[in-house]
Amino acid sequence: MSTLRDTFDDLAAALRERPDEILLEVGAGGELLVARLRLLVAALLLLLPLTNLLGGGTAWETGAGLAGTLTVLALSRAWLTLAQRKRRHRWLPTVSSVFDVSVVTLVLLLLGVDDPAAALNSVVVWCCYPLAIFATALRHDLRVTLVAGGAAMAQFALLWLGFVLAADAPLVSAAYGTVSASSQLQREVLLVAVTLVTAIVVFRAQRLTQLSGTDGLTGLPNRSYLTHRVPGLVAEARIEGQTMSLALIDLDSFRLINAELGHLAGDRALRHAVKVLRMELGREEPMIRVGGEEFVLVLRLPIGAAWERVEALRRKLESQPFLPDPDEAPRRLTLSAGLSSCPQDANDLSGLMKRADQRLRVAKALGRNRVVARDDG
Ligand SMILES: Nc1nc2c(ncn2[C@@H]2O[C@H](COP(=O)(O)OP(=O)(O)OP(=O)(O)O)[C@@H](O)[C@H]2O)c(=O)[nH]1
Repeated sequence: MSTLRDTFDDLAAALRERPDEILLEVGAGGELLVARLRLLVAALLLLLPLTNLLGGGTAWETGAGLAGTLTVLALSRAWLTLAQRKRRHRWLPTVSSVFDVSVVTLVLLLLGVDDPAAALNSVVVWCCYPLAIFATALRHDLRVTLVAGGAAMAQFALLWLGFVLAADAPLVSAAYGTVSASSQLQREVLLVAVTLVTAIVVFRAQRLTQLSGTDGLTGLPNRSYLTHRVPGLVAEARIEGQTMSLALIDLDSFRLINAELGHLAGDRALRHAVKVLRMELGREEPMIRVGGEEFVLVLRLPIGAAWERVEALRRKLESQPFLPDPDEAPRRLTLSAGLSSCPQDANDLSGLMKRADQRLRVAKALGRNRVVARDDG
């Protein structure tokens, strides 16, 4: 049974991990969702100066409230524009989360100008801190949650310190009561608790996302990555006028490996092949397991350079035989691959897959252990 200490150890390990492609993609979708929600909330905030005016507030108060909410609305629109350029800005989730927390602090600060007890004892505005921290869960990144939680704790503590030091008497107000050290500390403790709970929710969601998008045998992204992420990569390349290539790779005569060595050794052979290929690939070259012994490789290269890349992988695998058991003879593994490129062959994933599959069949028909990138073989 895992203990609390194991959970913290797992959290610490997750903090050191670089988020994988699937998590970055899910996080970018979450950022976009938060940006849309933020814009909606900012638009609703415009009602506040109006209700203030109808409730008998002064023109100055209404004007200041209107200026503040219009500024938040404009900034929220800017965040949305940035979030729509999915994953272009790696810093966006962290900075926008700190922005959300800082808006809460700013509103508390404005409340405190007239009545410092309102800034420190207001429940409604303070509750927006936990909301902002909880919204970081949609970014699927532990670091973002911890930074936002830390920012909320630090900013609220500074606010408290600032108002208490500036006052020459205990802070009391008719509407908000007395400011006491214990109630402020309780709020800090609650912020710690919300940050911790959110961090654990993020951690579990990260694990689930990784499991659902990862192939259990090889640890590679699975078909769901192909259907969810690769169309976006193809579209990005098209918009930016770049060429990208897709390789459909199939291990040769794998049925024989299973028949001769057994299914378990076949599994190990598969893992060996993936390990050899992965060692040669960079972070920007995702390899996806799309079927039993079939993989897709996405390369941001024109077809000629992609052919050279996959040809080098083919030679590497051929040169590193699989050792079924220490006392058994090494077994040579080979691959065949068909390549296609965007925009020359097709402009979408299904077109690229179709073309690459046709060329893969040609590679198999020509005797296997080869890479085909053109229709004339
Ligand atoms: N051990 C093991 N075998 C698998 C796995 N997935 C698929 N296979 C086997 O891979 C083999 C694929 O066979 P085929 O697609 O017919 O082709 P092949 O024998 O590889 O021959 P070519 O593709 O024509 O070179 C089948 O025997 C599958 O059972 C797996 O996860 N583990």
